[in-house]
Amino acid sequence: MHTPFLLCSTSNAWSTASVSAMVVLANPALDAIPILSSPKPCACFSTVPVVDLSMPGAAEALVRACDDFGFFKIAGHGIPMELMQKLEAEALRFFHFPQADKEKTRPADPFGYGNKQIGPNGDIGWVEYLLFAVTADPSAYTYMDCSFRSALLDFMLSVRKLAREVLELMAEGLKLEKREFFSNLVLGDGSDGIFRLNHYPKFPLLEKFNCSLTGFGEHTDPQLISILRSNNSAGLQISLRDGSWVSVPPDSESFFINVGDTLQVLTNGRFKSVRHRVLANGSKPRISMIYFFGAAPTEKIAPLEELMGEGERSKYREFTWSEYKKGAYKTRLGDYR
Ligand SMILES: C=C1C[C@]23C[C@@]1(O)CC[C@H]2[C@@]12CC[C@H](O)[C@@](C)(C(=O)O1)[C@H]2[C@@H]3C(=O)O
Ligand SMILES: O=C(O)CCC(=O)C(=O)O
Ligand SMILES: [Fe+2]
Repeated sequence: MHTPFLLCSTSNAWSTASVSAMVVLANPALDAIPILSSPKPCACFSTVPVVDLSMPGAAEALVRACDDFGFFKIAGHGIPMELMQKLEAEALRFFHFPQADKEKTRPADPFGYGNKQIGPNGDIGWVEYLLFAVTADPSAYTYMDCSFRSALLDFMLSVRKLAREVLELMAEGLKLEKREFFSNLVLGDGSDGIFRLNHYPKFPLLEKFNCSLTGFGEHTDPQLISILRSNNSAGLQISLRDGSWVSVPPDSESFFINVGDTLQVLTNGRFKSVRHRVLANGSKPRISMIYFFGAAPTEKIAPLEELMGEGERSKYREFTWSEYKKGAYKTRLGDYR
């Protein structure tokens, strides 16, 4: 199933056709967007597991959350709120530039500014974004002004430290011989980090029609883990093991961790990468910042023997991160890999 763009609740008096007309009139370029009716009302995931890094037992709690949901929230991370707010303010300043100016920066290919088009295969969402390759080469960020760049780099540095802590606790919880195994894999030289700023703008008309838009269609993240921080605007949903969707209450002071496909493979399917999506209700803009931690392109990814029980067979064949990423980027949101 491909990315639905406009989702309307059952109680909506508008027919799909008239809603479609509304969207098409608003923007003829969106003509070909598939429209799905009636997303089921979504329960609130009020029991999202919280791992407090400053508490004893964090390693075990973290592994339990990965087993149960492939998703959890981090508290007690020590990253100052000002750092997050600074980047949020800089990002909003950028996203409020005139459209023509934003488009002049650098079109997403995949890195740069993108608007509504996600990835290379025709997916569309109610989102604009900036996508960055994490690199020590400062020329990668030259289209941003100095204060934006410095807010971005400070934030990324803190999130890298957080990732190290989380990944080492995870290795400890899994009783890996080498506590640094995961952190070395995605924080070492040549590792493939991606950073993303997503802005889901307001769309006040939506409330009137009891509709929501697909901001970012359902998918799993291909990397090892992703670390996400958003403002206090709702929208993120995850899929539970029974296939039901739940809304994650936003929490601008915490970070959320997604288990990605690579970690699923390394644990031979014990941890499952979490399917997630963003539905925008249009009443309040959502802004999110996500760091995706990928291995170096030539790194071989296969189930870790020390995590396999006696007689347990490998569920995945070995591939390099570069091979997997290439394959993943041929898929569309909503596809199963
Ligand atoms: C539709 C797509 C967008 C994506 C590349 C892909 O073909 C499938 C994976 C998508 C994803 C999801 C997580 C990250 O946001 C992302 C940058 C990534 O590494 O994989 C995106 C890709 C993208 O936006 O280019
Ligand atoms: O913006 C969000 O909250 C999540 C976006 C996401 O899943 C992604 O960019 O991969
Ligand atoms: Fe994602």
